[in-house]
Order: sequence, then C-alpha cells, then structure tokens
Amino acid sequence: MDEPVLLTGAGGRVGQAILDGIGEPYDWRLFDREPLSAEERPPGVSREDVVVGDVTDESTVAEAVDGCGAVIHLAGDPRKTAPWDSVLRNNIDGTQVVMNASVEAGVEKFVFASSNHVVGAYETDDRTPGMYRTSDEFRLDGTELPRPGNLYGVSKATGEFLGRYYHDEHDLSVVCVRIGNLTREHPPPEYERGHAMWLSHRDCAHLFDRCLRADYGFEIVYGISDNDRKYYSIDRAREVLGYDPQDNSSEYRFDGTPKGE
Ligand SMILES: NC(=O)C1=CN([C@@H]2O[C@H](COP(=O)(O)OP(=O)(O)OC[C@H]3O[C@@H](n4cnc5c(N)ncnc54)[C@H](O)[C@@H]3O)[C@@H](O)[C@H]2O)C=CC1
Ligand SMILES: O=C1O[C@H](COP(=O)(O)O)[C@@H](O)[C@H](O)[C@H]1O
Repeated sequence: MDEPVLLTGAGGRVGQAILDGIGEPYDWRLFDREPLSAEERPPGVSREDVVVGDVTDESTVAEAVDGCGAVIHLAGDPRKTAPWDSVLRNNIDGTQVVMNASVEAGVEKFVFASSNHVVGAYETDDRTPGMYRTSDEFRLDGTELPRPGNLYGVSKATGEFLGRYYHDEHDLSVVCVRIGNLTREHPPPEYERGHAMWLSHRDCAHLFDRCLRADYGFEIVYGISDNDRKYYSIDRAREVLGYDPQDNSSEYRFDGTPKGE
C-alpha cells in the first residue's frame, strides 16, 4: 500500500499493538480524540501526521481520510457495559461517518474492529464452559447470524452491517475483524474464556497487516491466536487474508505464566 493508511483509535490498546508490530512499513495518518505522545507514534510519524478529533465530526474525518488508500477503524467505546448513548454516538454514528468519508475519498480498503461480543449470546448455559475447552468442537465461523449479549455487541453488529452496505452499494472493500481478547505477552490469567479467544500482540499486528495487503470484497473473520482451546474458527482469516498466527494460549499455564519456565 503506497498511499497513507488512516488508523483511528491509534492511541488505544489495539492501535498501539498494531503500531508496535507494523509501524515501519506504512505511511500512517493517526487519528484519536486524545493527543498521542512521541512514544505512541512509530518512528517516522511526526506530530503533523496525527489528527486529534472525534470520529463523529464529519469535516475533521473528511480531512483526515483525504488521500488515504486504506483505513483501519478502531476508535470507539470498547466497554462491554457501555451504555446506549455512548455506543450510539461513538460506535455506530462514528463508524458511519468514517465509512462514508472513506467512500467519498475513494479509499480502497476498510478494516473494521468488530468484536467477539457480536456473538456473545451463543455462549449459552448448556454450551459453557465446555465450549472453552480443547475437547469441544463447537465453532463459530463468521457465517452465523449476530447474537449480541449486550448493547456494545449490538453496536459492533451494526458496524458490520454498515460495512456490508458500503461494500454492496459503494464498492468499498471491507473486512470486519471480530477481535477476541487482546493482552500483552500472555493470555488473560485465570480466565478460561479469555484463553480460548486470546489474541497476542504479535498476531494482532500480523492480522491487521494481512488486512491491508490481501484482496477481498466483504469479509467477517475472527481475530484470535491459534489457541488449542477455541470456539472461533480462524479458517476464513487464513484462507482469504493469509493470516498465519504464531501464538497459542496452550503454551501458557492457566495463571498466564509460560509453560517452558
Ligand atoms: N482490546 C480488545 O481486546 C478488543 C477491542 N475491540 C475493539 O477494538 C477497538 C479498539 O479497542 P481498544 O484499543 O481495546 O480500546 P481503547 O479504549 O484502548 O482505545 C480506543 C481508542 O479510541 C479513541 N476513541 C474512542 N472514542 C473516540 C471517538 N469518538 N473519536 C476519536 N477517538 C475515539 C480513544 O481515545 C482510544 O485511544 C474498539 O473498537 C473495540 O471495540 C474489539 C474486541 C476486543
Ligand atoms: O470487545 C471486547 O472484548 C474484549 C474481551 O471481552 P471480555 O468479555 O473477555 O472482557 C474486551 O477485553 C474488550 O475491552 C472489548 O472491547
């Protein structure tokens, strides 16, 4: 990708994992409502490449996306307990503003940070905790209907529908990554569900790199490491994006310490 890549929510956990891993090869334009410190910007990205603004502000977003070839849209309220007014504004309205501006600017690829919470209600009492274990073969693969278990999940499902619409009606290439649970260095300790949907920082950066490089129309994929415990299939991400994760929560004990030590 020779043209600049707009990264919204660049100062957050996922944004920083991406920039730590693939900061160098891209011409980044970073966007966040909070200013980014020098440490939060990859080498070569200056203060002038950072837009401080809100993703619901149409004119600021239009200016930020002008000339970009791709967008990774992360900005939003990530809380599973987020109230409706916040997800409506930050997640739904914000995503529509960024997608619409992207189409108007002639952006080719749009990568949307969706969430495991789009399908949280598949984790029924009779399936859990069995589905979090290696012996269980239950898999969600991205072709199932959304079943959000909270309003945050509803907002992320809506983002996916917006992506479907902007792909079908405006030819934007869209990939929605249903991110699992991103933690640095080890899976979330003492959390069975978290071990099943762990996404390491290394695999996160690689996955988003593949989203910028691969060719696709409209896709929904799961963003987790290659965990032995899993209830999300990563086959589609492998097939369409060339995702090749290196980490696996089974290399760690339940308390999060590496088994090799
Ligand atoms: N961290 C995780 O494990 C997962 C994250 N996600 C999604 O990935 C995205 C990033 O999540 P995190 O990095 O964990 O969250 P975070 O809260 O660490 O980062 C979000 C960033 O977006 C910015 N932001 C929020 N609302 C904004 C707005 N209206 N305008 C401009 N900037 C705004 C914040 O200032 C922050 O820097 C979110 O959309 C979240 O829903 C999805 C699944 C799992
Ligand atoms: O979408 C998200 O999911 C992760 C994992 O969910 P959890 O139910 O295991 O906490 C969460 O950590 C993150 O904040 C959220 O944005």
